[in-house]
Amino acid sequence: NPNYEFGGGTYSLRDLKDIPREHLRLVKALGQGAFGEVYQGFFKHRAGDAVEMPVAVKTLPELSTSQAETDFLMEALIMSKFNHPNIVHFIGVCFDKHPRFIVIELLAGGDLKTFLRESRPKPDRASPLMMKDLLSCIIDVAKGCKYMEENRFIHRDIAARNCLLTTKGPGRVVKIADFGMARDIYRADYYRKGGKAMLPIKWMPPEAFLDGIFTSKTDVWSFGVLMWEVMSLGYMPYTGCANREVMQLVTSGGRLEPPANCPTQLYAIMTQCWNPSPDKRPSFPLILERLGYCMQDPDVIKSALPVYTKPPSTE
Ligand SMILES: CN1CCN(c2ccc(C(=O)Nc3n[nH]c4c3C=[N+](C(=O)[C@H](O)c3ccccc3)C4)cc2)CC1
Repeated sequence: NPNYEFGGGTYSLRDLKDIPREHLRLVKALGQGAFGEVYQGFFKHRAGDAVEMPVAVKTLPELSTSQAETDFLMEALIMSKFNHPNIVHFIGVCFDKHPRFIVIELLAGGDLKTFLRESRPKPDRASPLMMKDLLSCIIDVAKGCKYMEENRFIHRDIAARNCLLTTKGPGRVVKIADFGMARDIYRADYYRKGGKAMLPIKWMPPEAFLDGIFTSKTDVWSFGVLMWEVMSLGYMPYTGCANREVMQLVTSGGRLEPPANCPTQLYAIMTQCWNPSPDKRPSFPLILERLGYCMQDPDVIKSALPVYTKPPSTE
């Protein structure tokens, strides 16, 4: 039964809120998680309650190795210690028998990368998003990252694919929702998971993929790539490049180009996040301050998103 250190305390399975299985009702699959399925469901605080809360339920398949069991528990332990509006809220676990469940707040808008790609301008309809929508998504993630930095938690996999939206519509809030990479490192065996091939090289700074050095400045670099993902409306960074080509490019000073119509003030923050020396990268409080200025800057807010351009025939 693994222990988890956070904020000066040590935690284990018995510290997690246990949910009686009869208080849960699974309705439909939401998507394929790294373990098993993620379901949408409902949770009653007491079996007789009329009111039930919509939740997401992560499941661990019955035929899982003990390693997968421990990983699943560790992910729950990690999520359970966070308390921030831009980090997915942990509700509880059903670990009394198989299938094991982790119950999490439901974020009904899906992941940020899919949302961005769905929001691209189409031949018959301009993008429904404005610059302020994109900036708001970026600021939400920065707030979550600032909280993790304050708690000396290194995420190691900040990327649009790992963020979820409360809704696709206006008023959407973006939350950091996947802690699988931090969990694997915590168990100090991500090489078990297939080594370098599994690493998010395109989101990693040189000192991480060359020397395995991870600090909050690693998350700052990844956050810069997430900014690029948002401003490009969900493009894959370094399109067409293989991981080793990206490592070559980045170590020799190459960087992502500014996305179409990206305001210079925003691209400036990205390039500061991609400083080759970690200690010269801004902290998340400073990033948030600069993003705040952008949100107040009419030249940034009023600048239009790209209009539809026919993709090259090769695509
Ligand atoms: C038309 N569209 C189709 C897609 N649709 C969705 C698609 C997926 C979801 C979804 O997975 N929501 C989640 N809420 N809470 C958690 C979720 C996942 N969690 C996890 O822990 C997952 O592992 C996870 C984590 C980060 C990113 C993805 C998945 C916790 C919601 C709506 C909206 C309507």
